[in-house]
Amino acid sequence: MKLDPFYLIVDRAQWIERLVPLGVKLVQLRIKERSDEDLRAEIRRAKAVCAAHRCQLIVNDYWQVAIDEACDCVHLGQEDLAAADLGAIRAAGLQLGVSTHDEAELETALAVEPDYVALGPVYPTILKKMKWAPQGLERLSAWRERVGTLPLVAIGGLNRERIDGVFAHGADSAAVVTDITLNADPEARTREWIRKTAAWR
Ligand SMILES: Cc1ncc(COP(=O)(O)OP(=O)(O)O)c(N)n1
Ligand SMILES: Cc1nc(C(=O)O)sc1CCOP(=O)(O)O
Ligand SMILES: [Mg+2]
Repeated sequence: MKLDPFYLIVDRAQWIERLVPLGVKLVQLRIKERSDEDLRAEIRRAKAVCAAHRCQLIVNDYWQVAIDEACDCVHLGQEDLAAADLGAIRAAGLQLGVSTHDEAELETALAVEPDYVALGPVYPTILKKMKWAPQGLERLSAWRERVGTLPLVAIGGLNRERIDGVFAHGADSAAVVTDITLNADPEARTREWIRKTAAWR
């Protein structure tokens, strides 16, 4: 799986409609606590925009809905993975990304032969409470060694000043939420991310 170096993560299709037309090529729809009906409607909207702009859409958590809605890729954390039907995911032809936060989780992730592995939080994040201390860049280099040629995503506390560092330490893609969604000018910051990640595209 080839991942764009700029991996945008958002919590609603409206963000995708707003930012993907600017040139984003990889986006995750990370929706929490919405009804099944809303979730499906959001995925359909996101799919339409992504198809129109040749952007890869990754659905977080909801693998069954992703299958039903004929999506291409899901992202699962370790708890999601434990509850998921991997056979069904593979039979539907979905690609699979898996979160990791420590060695044991990396072993679990590698055992399911994912299409990419994410390591986080590389830096402190304000998006969600994490039970892991920030991993740091050296840990990212260690993960690079461990995953071989498998695409590696860095996530957690990334901002424009931290982009070069994660690529220098082995990441293939840098995932970001709040540096864009909480920015006073999300469009301008998105363009900046596209520009700053161009060297790894
Ligand atoms: C690219 C990427 N990496 C990690 C995560 C986190 O997944 P998870 O641990 O399942 O936590 P939630 O995002 O579901 O709260 C992710 N979503 N994307
Ligand atoms: C959703 C998520 N998962 C993480 C992990 O480490 O698995 S860190 C994270 C939050 C990323 O948001 P921001 O770019 O605003 O820090
Ligand atoms: Mg999850």
